Amino acid sequence: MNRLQTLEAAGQAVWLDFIDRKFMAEGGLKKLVEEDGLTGVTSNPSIFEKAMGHGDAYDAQLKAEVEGDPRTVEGTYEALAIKDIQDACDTLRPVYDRLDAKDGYVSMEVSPYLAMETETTLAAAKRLWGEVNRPNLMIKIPGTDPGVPAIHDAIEAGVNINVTLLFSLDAYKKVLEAYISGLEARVAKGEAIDRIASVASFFVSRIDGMIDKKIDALGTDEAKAIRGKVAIANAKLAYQHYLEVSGSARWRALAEKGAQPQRLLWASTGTKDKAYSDVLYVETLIGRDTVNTMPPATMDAFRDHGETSNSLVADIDDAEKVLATAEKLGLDLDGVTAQLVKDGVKSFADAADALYGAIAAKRGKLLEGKLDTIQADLPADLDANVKDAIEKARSEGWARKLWAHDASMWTGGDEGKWLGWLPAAEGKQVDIAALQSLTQEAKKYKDVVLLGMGGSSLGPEVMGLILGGGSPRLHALDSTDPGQVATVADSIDPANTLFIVSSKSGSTMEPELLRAYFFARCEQAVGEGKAGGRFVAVTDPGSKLEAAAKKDGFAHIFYGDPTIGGRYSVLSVFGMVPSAAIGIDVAGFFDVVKVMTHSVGPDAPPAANPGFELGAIIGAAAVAGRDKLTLVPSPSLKPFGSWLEQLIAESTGKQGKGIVPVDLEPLGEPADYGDDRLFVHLHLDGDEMSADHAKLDALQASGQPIVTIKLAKKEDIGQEFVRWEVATAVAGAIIGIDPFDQPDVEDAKIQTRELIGEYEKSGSLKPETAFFKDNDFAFYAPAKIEGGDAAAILKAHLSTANAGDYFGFLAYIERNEAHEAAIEAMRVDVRDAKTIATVAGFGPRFLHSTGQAYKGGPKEGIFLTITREPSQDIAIPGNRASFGTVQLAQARGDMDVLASRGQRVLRVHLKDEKSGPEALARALEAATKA
Ligand SMILES: O=P(O)(O)OC[C@H]1O[C@](O)(CO)[C@@H](O)[C@@H]1O
Repeated sequence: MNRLQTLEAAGQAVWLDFIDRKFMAEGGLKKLVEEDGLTGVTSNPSIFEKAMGHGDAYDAQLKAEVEGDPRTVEGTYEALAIKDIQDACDTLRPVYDRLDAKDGYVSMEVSPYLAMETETTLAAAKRLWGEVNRPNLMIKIPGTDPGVPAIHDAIEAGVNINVTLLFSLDAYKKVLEAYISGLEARVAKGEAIDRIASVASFFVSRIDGMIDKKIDALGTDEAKAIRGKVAIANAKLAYQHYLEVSGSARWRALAEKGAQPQRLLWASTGTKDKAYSDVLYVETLIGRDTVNTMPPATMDAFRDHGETSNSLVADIDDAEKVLATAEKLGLDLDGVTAQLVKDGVKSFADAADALYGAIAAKRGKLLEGKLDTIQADLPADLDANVKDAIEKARSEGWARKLWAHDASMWTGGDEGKWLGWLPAAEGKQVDIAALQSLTQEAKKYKDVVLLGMGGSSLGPEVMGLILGGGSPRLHALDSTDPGQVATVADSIDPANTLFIVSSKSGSTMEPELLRAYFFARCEQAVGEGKAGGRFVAVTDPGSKLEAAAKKDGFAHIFYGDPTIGGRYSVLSVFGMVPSAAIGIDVAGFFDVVKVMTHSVGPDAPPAANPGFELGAIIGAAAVAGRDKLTLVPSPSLKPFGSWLEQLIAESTGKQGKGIVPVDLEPLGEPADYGDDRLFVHLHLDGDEMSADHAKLDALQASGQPIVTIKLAKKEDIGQEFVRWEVATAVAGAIIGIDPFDQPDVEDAKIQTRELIGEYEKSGSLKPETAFFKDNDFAFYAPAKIEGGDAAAILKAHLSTANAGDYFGFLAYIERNEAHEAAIEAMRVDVRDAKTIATVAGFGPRFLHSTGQAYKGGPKEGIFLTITREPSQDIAIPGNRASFGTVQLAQARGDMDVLASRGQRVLRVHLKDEKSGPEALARALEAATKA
């Protein structure tokens, strides 16, 4: 009989507080069972972190897991842990059988993140019990206040329970009561109790760890006399309570029915203070019906030189005196044990973060090719800020908060009510079968015209431009520009077109006007009363659009989720209905998207969570003044920026803070940039862009921060929707704003409505006076800008630019290639002359997108609003105002609000629609070169 076996003879079971796949594969556990009489195993998140986070023992199973249908990070962890626990259970099974279920148990802990939640803890306990499916399993539940009812219910449900994280006598008493009442509840239902086992794990050494520090601080002889004794005294008194309850009539009634005692288990029995014997917390706590779970080193030490005696019931008076002295000295054992519960919960959560982080990182590598990658090359100061942001997010559990709809990571307002986009990213908002049938139905059309603004048009446009291309063709129309409306109207045959009217609120002005126009055209083409069958509405329930669609007999109405804001709606019906209509395989699309959704889950700690990694970078960069998020997409991914701009700008640009997205600005040389930029390069494998890569290398060498996101195939773009939505929500938390409201766009809408309202009454817009006119232009501004010609006025406007400012072209003209090219050239002129970022938007499209940040974001904007005399205008059925008038009113309303927000504004009105843009480009070139 070796020394460890003498413990068994004294009535104490020896368990191992350790698990490791390699150790088990090499027969280590079996050897302990056979040679030392080991009768149980305990695990916890720290133990699994040590096992799985290092080495390669788990890699083969991890690979197999990832190659199948990749699960969440937690799902992957559980698959690995369950295999170990099952193997350990099987190794201990002969013990369990021999002792007739009195011992031979292996413990597995529920997620430590649930330690303060009753219902989820109970559900997790039952789920793991079913999944491990071994009678000699014990589920570990913390003995916290919320854990106690879960323990009762789990026992009642017939689940073996190891109560963990017990420090105080009071908590132990509650736990023992929960066990007994759980058994009684079973008896009351006529259920067996003889094979239900439980242990109550009292953590020993951690108490001394904290109390001894206080003793050392006091430094008196009286204090020193109880050094290293408080934890043991506390445990001894807990055992006294156990003995008392075991002798009670209540317990005897259960024992007669075969109930097993809930044994006290001494945990945390490795000696931390080198001044003490390495078997202190074993030798002093030996008694009948107890368990000591030991780390391997303590077990080795006891096997070597441990002494067994009946120590647990010895010197109880002394134990009481020790605790009395502790109280007299004000060591506050209650406070210490309460703190230890908190620390224990936190340290297991920290261990789980490390464990899940290690798994997420390995999983991410194994998913290469299936999961878009991200790499950040950041200057040291920004890198340090990003690391701080990630650590803050980790220690405050933001990933879990996000998925639990806990607004405390933002402003603590109503953010939690706006997170419907998370389940939508798993495909839960859409009805795939309905979308598939729409795909079939839409095959008979040549064109699909989508009428919507912002979130209701930008996502589908990206889908169409990157993943579409077949038949029918998608035309996303998000403008009141008469030229642009005419271009779409002229390129389709209304009889052969499916119209999708898309508006979450159902009351946005532009889609309402466009619906009136195209419905009338369609009726003209197919006959009165027949147009409705060619129209589909996408809207939130109860909207004005829903009512109109019903009245006009639309073919379908697809309903959105009101807990999803427009810019987060691409993976809901707003993105997916138009996608399905143009033949995109939505089910296949979500299979790809879900790989990312499962990688950004509550269980993926920020450092290994692709959404949080990016969010921390863009948020920390913005706070540090690098608030111009400059996109560098590879050619096939160029359309993505329009969607991303809205998401970032509308979400973060408010209260004078936020991120200004810079899209479609050609890449320049290091000297063209200030230190307000963060470059994000989106790269699709196979796209040729060596010239841009050389420029990016030069930028990186010059100290600019570069983030590179890589996609293996264009279908993977769906993953970027998810990554950026999470990243934006996280950046919002770092910046300190609510990323789900858009307070400033409303004001421009009000101004516009007022102007149009007046027009509807009077037939003209409110008069305005240009402060300067020539043959090509008329200039308007809140205050006259001095200058003898257009170039001089533009130069004066530009001269207000300081480092960190940005210049915006707000073009209320048709969005076409020629105009895009002209504006691009003007942007480069301004950027290179002033070393500031430039942005551009076509109106009114950008009003429902970046417009929020221009108004509400950083006061760094210098704007040039461009309007023109339309060469052709289009009347809107039922309205006095034409599209051209509406657009002009929008430009004026927008400019007024920008000015009222303290941004610098100037409007140039082009007299000739055709020659105007070029004339403006010339004047601007002169202004920048002069
Ligand atoms: O889908 P709706 O309600 O028509 O809104 C369109 C867009 O307008 C905005 O409300 C901004 O004006 C965006 O947030 C939104 O995506």
